[in-house]
Amino acid sequence: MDRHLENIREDVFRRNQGEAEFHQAVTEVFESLEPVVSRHPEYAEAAILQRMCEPERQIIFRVPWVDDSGRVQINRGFRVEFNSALGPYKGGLRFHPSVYLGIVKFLGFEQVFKNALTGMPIGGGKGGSDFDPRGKSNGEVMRFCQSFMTELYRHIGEHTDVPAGDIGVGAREIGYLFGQYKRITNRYESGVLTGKGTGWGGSLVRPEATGFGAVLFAQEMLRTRGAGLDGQRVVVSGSGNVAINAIAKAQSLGATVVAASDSSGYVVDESGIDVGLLRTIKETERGRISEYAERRGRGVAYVAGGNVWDVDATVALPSATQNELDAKSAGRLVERGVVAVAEGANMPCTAEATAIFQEAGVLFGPGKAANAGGVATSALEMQQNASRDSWSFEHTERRLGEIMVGIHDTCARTAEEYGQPGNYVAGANIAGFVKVADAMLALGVI
Ligand SMILES: NC(=O)C1=CN([C@@H]2O[C@H](COP(=O)(O)OP(=O)(O)OC[C@H]3O[C@@H](n4cnc5c(N)ncnc54)[C@H](O)[C@@H]3O)[C@@H](O)[C@H]2O)C=CC1
Ligand SMILES: O=C(O)CCC(=O)C(=O)O
Repeated sequence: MDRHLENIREDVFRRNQGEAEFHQAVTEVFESLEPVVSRHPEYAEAAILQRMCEPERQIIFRVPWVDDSGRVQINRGFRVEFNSALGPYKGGLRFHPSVYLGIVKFLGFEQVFKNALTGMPIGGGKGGSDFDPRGKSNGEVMRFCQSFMTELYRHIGEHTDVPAGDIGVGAREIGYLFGQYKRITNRYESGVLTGKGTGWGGSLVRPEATGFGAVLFAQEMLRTRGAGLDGQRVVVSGSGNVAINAIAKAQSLGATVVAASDSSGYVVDESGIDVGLLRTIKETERGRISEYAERRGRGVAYVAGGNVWDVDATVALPSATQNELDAKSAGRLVERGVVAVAEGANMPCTAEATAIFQEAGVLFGPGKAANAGGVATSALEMQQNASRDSWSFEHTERRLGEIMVGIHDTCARTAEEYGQPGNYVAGANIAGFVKVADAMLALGVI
């Protein structure tokens, strides 16, 4: 990293102390940018990078709610509106006990570049709360969502900021959030949230889109080496929205997905994960992955507390959470012959793990490119809401496919143009950066 970039980075660290994940995300982007800033002095003159690292607005608020035993509970809510040069802030809400400002900012920062790569007119933002939905009743989740929206509603809108789901936020939570927004504002403003139920303004394919998209991205990377998903042995981490739909798509393309996990352990099913059973346990019953092994029966192992990356794979799809795949796991996967890694989650590989994959010549698709299918389909949902239309599954899935191929090609072409063929990390960071930077230049110092 050259001195100019290093100085800006140091300043970002100083101004945002204790936010390790945000520092990590900024460092990863800056490491790609040297060739761009030396080719384009106008970006430095307009302080584009400094402005990109400073969110346009950060909102932190109290979320009081009453639990089933009548006790008052307090959580903290966040919405970081990072960059609106390309369109309204867009990005999910995460409900998980680990959520704090540093996590929301890393996610919001990544989202800016990701959304730019989709080619859709959306800026970047992210939000959430340290609320833990695990073990909560339906009524508690509803009351929490209503309280969260009672503050958030004044900051969002279809032309301002459009939240969606992320960890711990799915169609149920989006329903409660939308209901409260509608009630408070007296407006049926469909485009204010995405990930809605398909019966009331949601888009077909949005639930599947992130997982499907990550697999399509992996397929495009494999295609550059004359291969495909067919016959690959795949390991997926997580067993939530992204993981389940990645498993379904990979198997429909001829791969065998042999393992999946949750935060308590992992299962190995050599004959291929039964997606229907996994969906029932995780989505309908909100159960644990250990139940999958119990119900699937003989030949399926459950490893409590284990590391899913101990399972051999030719294709790895980390789809759970940030920094879940470290250098040791990466080294092991390389040793055992992994050929492609596509990040379904946001920043699931540590910086060291990413470097190990890249040095070993493994095809590596970073999250901001590989998991962009979810937010891209959210933008398709906004299009349908704006035109009061609803598209067929086939049409929407075809659009998702075109967008993923487009993102792949943009990353590959940009990496080549900047002298790093095959480096999708550099390609994604540079292409996303240039798109946002040019819009910021055009809009003046704001
Ligand atoms: N839902 C979406 O459309 C998008 C999600 N993402 C990212 O994908 C990742 C997963 O999100 P979702 O599937 O939506 O969330 P989810 O809440 O549906 O599922 C999360 C899953 O990860 C598991 N998990 C959490 N921590 C874990 C750990 N330490 N080890 C193993 N498993 C763990 C949970 O048990 C759960 O199965 C996150 O990084 C999220 O930011 C990225 C783009 C879009
Ligand atoms: O669909 C969206 O707006 C949010 C998706 C998201 O949070 C992500 O891409 O990480």
